[in-house]
Amino acid sequence: MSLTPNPTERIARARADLRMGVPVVIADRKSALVFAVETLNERRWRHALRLLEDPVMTITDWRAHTLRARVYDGDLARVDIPKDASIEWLQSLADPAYDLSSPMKGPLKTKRGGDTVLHRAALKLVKSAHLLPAAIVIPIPNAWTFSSTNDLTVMELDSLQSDDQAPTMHQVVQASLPLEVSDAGRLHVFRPDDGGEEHYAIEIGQPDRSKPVLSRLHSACLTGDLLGSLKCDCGPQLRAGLRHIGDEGSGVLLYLNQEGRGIGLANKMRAYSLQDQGFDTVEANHRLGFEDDERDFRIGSTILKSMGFSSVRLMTNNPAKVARMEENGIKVVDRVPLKVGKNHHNAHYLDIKAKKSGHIL
Ligand SMILES: Nc1nc2c(ncn2[C@@H]2O[C@H](COP(=O)(O)OP(=O)(O)OP(=O)(O)O)[C@@H](O)[C@H]2O)c(=O)[nH]1
Ligand SMILES: [Zn+2]
Repeated sequence: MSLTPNPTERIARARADLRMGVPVVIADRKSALVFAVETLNERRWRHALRLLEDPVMTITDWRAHTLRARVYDGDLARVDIPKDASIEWLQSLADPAYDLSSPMKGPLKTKRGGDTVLHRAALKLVKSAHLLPAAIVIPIPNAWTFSSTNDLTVMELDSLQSDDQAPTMHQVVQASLPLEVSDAGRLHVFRPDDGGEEHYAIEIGQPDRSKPVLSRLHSACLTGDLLGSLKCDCGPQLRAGLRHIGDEGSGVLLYLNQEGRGIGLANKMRAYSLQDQGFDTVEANHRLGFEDDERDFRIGSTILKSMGFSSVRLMTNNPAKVARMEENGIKVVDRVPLKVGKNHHNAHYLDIKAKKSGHIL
């Protein structure tokens, strides 16, 4: 038995490092030092430039299109970093907040040919840390020596590529929680084994495990759920979901910590700032370099299965939630529409979700 972190734990550690501005190492036949652009700091960056050669900045194809940079690598582009590049310049490539104040960033030279596997892994890692999807990737000769000399977290490329299953989770605790909609509430806390965010199941009454359970799969929205934001319909949907379950006497509301459709609150606020400039909810995500939806709905089915359920009546207007549930072993016998909370601030947002993301109005 060893005390050494396993590959999943190394990835969790790498996410925390990147969020603090500490670079990490990805090891393979060729290896790379990886910085998240959003958290670059002067001291480390100058040091890295002295030590190393040929750094590139990797961005997603979405961000590259916005910056009018040529994309030769499918879903990503590798931008050459000029020798005199400042951190401000690098961050202005990553962050659309600077698109209006410093529009002249280019022309950007992007690499073509060669291996992009480390770059793809670096982007995935930075995204999973809820940072802007932009990474500096610098080739290094010997990953294990380099990381131990500099005391950096190192992980094998394979472990980053093979984490495509839904995270496994365990229940930490459950306790009764009387709610306005029902006295018979219970809150269950689930903790993923990969160091990710905890998720919650609010069970009401005593749902029969052998029958389809009335269920709502809800993604966290601090602004809507808690603050009563009128920009979305989340708050009213949360409350209506709970009310329906309370009225029926039993069911489960899953509250998944996937703020901002999985990009985190800071990035959602960046998206809101772009929406203030006239971009819609999907365009804003793309300008930031994200897909329009980065959530993993398999988490919901994993929790339901672990609670002993195998089929649901799912309250949602989003067909993707139904599809992902079914793919991951939960039968959706009925989709129950949840149309509440429309107002003049969110009418356009709901319209775009229907037009571009396939939501059912
Ligand atoms: N990136 C981004 N996320 C948003 C925006 N508005 C709301 N959200 C997030 O969108 C998610 C909405 O979650 P849900 O209401 O569960 O899901 P849904 O896809 O709308 O589907 P149903 O409500 O089930 O019909 C939450 O994570 C919100 O934080 C936005 O403009 N940009
Ligand atoms: Zn919302």
